[in-house]
Amino acid sequence: MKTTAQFLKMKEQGEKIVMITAYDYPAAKFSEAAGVDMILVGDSLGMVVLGYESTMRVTVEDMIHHSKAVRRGAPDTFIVVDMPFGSYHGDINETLKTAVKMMQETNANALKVEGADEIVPVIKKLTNAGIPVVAHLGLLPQSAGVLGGYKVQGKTAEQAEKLIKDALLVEQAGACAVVLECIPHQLTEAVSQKLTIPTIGIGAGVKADGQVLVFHDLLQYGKHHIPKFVEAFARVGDEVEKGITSYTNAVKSGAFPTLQQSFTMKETELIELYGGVK
Ligand SMILES: Nc1nc(=O)c2c([nH]1)NC[C@@H]1CN(c3ccc(C(=O)N[C@@H](CCC(=O)O)C(=O)O)cc3)CN21
Ligand SMILES: CC(C)C(=O)C(=O)O
Ligand SMILES: [Mg+2]
Repeated sequence: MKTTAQFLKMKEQGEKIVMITAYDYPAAKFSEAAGVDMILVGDSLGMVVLGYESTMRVTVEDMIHHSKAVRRGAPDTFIVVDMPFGSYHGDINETLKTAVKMMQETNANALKVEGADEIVPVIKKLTNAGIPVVAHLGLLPQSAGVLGGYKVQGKTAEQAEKLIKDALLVEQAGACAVVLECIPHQLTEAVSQKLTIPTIGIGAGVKADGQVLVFHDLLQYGKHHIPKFVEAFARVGDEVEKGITSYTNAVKSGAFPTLQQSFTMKETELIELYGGVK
């Protein structure tokens, strides 16, 4: 398993960091086998796995439940778990308690929190308690209601300046990496140059030190809205649809199962059972 020190070194040497989200055992297993550097158990699971229209309804227990499955599937991969909406904005000691519980129950390697400003003390508190923290700037899905939707951030000089300041603040607070979501590629380049810790981009252009995409987006698995910054690296959803339709038709028509997929009793046993009369 890679460490935060190795991620720093990868940045120094210009080696890209690959991150993918995963929410269950098979996805984690596939991701580890493919050699990704980091897995994010994102609260996006609320949308792509649980069918909510936003990440707002995801709970700490949801995150723990899915993260445990991911850890079982990827025992040797660095796992980051999102702290969900509302779980790190109250009393700081309560936040630490929640964070400790998430780390202990999931055996994750780091937690991720969205924002700067009032989140900087959270990053400090968790880091001082020995919990590696990944920061998240730019488009903050947990604040979509306040931002007015899933919109690109940092497009004006003023916003860009604020984001650069925030990035330096979260680094100073002790963050081990920072996710940059939906910002102009030029801003990503500036932030990545200014920071020592790695930047992981999503919809942030090629200049980030690493990239992250949602599992269900890059594999086109599901019927959800796919953001513009996604490339389809496979079309798993089409295969799933074909497979389930074929299965349905085969059962209805009696084509499945055949003798090959059935278990057979020996003739001698049948004779004993029916006394020679069938
Ligand atoms: N499936 C999925 N993929 C994600 O990347 C993702 C989630 N869900 N849920 C949590 C957040 C929300 N994210 C999103 C969701 C939608 C857009 C989106 O539709 N953006 C517009 C651009 C809007 C603009 O031009 O300002 C787009 O068309 O891509 C962006 C990020 C990223 N995260
Ligand atoms: C979009 C990524 C960075 C995320 O936070 C998630 O998947 O929840
Ligand atoms: Mg998230």
